[in-house]
Amino acid sequence: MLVLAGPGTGKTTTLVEAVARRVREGADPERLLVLTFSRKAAVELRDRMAARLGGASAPRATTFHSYCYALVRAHQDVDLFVDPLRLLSGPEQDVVVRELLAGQAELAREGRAFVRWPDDLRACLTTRGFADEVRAVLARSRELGLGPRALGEFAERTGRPDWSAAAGFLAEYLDVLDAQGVLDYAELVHRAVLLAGRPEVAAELAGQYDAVFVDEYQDTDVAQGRLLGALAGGGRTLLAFGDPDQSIYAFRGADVGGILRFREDFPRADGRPADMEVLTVSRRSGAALLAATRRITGRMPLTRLPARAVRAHRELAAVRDGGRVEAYTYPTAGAELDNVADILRRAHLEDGVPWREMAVLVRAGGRSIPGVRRALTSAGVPVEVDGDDIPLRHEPAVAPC
Ligand SMILES: Nc1ncnc2c1ncn2[C@@H]1O[C@H](COP(=O)(O)OP(=O)(O)OP(=O)(O)O)[C@@H](O)[C@H]1O
Repeated sequence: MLVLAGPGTGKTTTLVEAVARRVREGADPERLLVLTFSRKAAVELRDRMAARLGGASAPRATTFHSYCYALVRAHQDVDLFVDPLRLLSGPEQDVVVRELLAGQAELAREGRAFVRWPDDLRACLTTRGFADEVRAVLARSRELGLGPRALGEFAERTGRPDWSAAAGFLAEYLDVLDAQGVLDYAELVHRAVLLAGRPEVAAELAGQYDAVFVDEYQDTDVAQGRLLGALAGGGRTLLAFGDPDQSIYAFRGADVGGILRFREDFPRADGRPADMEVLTVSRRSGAALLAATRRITGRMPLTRLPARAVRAHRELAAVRDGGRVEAYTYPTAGAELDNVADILRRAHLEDGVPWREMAVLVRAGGRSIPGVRRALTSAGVPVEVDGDDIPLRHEPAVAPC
């Protein structure tokens, strides 16, 4: 079943209650699995299930990556790999990619390059922006299940010499990871999906859980969707919660098509499309705020879900009045930041709003947060930045003085 759940509609509560009901009706908590995306969300789910059910009867709530790690580790060849596999963090992967690209730039200068980047790209091989692009291509390829050869063939068919070079790069990159006994996140899920394709592992996965619950389904990528198919496809009990309007991770491979196709990808045991329910009451936002969001979502097309469900999902009922939305435009980014700081300070000093009840949301964390933090701090507004949102290089603890 797919549950469409807008912000503040009680998604987490519903998920926890659905789990609690199963446990109350006699399900073995060890045969229930709750999957989510971030570690923070997994911890919150674990806490809320433990509070509701008592620690001993709460099922496992884990991230996709953590689940994949356990699976890959459990099937690791013990003779070949004595040490546990190590996962590369994002910044570590960045270093590996940049070192390899720098090495390739040098080989190209010496005329010994075996990865042939197109001429117009060669000059930017050692830039940060290019390394970021290459990392994205590597990750998307693995999420789509493409190895170096398949990526190379695809590049040839589509006439993309840059992707063809990326295929060569992928081969070299994977060799280096193998030699070091490490995996990156995309590779980890890819390996888990490959494992799930083996008949004996597929049988093990299919028999492991009686019910699987997935939070934030709109954030799944193609590889994670495949893994779920192995774990809970074929009409077994799978309850997925999501909101296609909150799909914001396309840049890192999330595929909103996953939630739009869910009912066909995970049909009921009788072959009909999966059931769908909609949570229709927003417990958090006032009516005025919901009216504003409705005007925005009303312009967003969503073609593959039944129109009635989409309407119910986007026209949430409010449990209270109020909420206010104001939009401002400024001539420069600096003027914008000064005014944001001013609005927050006034709210605190003149209206007595506690700092902890204020939030500033930005579009691209890595680029915007350092400037926002500087501007607010120098205006006397205390700032706490969510650790997950700062690239390691901007952490005060590691940034050069
Ligand atoms: N059926 C309900 N009746 C009354 N209150 C509810 C109900 N479901 C949830 N709530 C309350 O609404 C608030 C938001 O619930 P919850 O945290 O489950 O929402 P959510 O949809 O998971 O939020 P998010 O948008 O952050 O994912 C909580 O205070 C919760 O207690």
